[in-house]
Amino acid sequence: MTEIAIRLKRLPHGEGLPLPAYATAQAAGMDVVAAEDLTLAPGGRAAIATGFAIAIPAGYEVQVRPRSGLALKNGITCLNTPGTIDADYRGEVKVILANLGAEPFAVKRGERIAQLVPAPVQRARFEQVEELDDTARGMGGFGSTGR
Ligand SMILES: O=c1ccn([C@H]2C[C@H](O)[C@@H](COP(=O)(O)OP(=O)(O)OP(=O)(O)O)O2)c(=O)[nH]1
Ligand SMILES: [Mg+2]
Repeated sequence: MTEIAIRLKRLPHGEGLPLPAYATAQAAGMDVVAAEDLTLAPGGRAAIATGFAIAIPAGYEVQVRPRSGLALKNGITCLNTPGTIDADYRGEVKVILANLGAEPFAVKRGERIAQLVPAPVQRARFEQVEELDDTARGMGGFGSTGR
């Protein structure tokens, strides 16, 4: 298991909050807490402050993913999952939560709302051509192989 260092700048409204952290020895995601109180109405969405900004090393991204417990118990997910934090982004990291449940959901400052997963970035370039090579699948997709 490899580890990279990500520089983190605490913003004034994030003072006193814990850093994103792994909950268990082999956890893949670092739990991140909310820096504000906010209630999400059923069907509602909001960008929740985390109270920090980061500088991810070049060649990496950080994915923002939902927590399964909040999803299953409360219908709370990250609307844009997996959220993408670019290595050159210096603004506040935010978590875009959506409430797909039937009840209002109160986000509390300090509560773990999502998890951050750093990942290497594979970039590509498109090379426009006149013809593509043939394959057995061909144009089949969107359920072409059956249920
Ligand atoms: O869940 C997220 C997703 C994005 N961001 C920040 C970091 C990211 O680098 C930036 C842009 O995100 P993205 O590229 O997904 O959004 P966009 O709509 O394409 O915005 P932009 O035009 O700024 O790239 O917003 C977050 O803080 N949380
Ligand atoms: Mg973008």
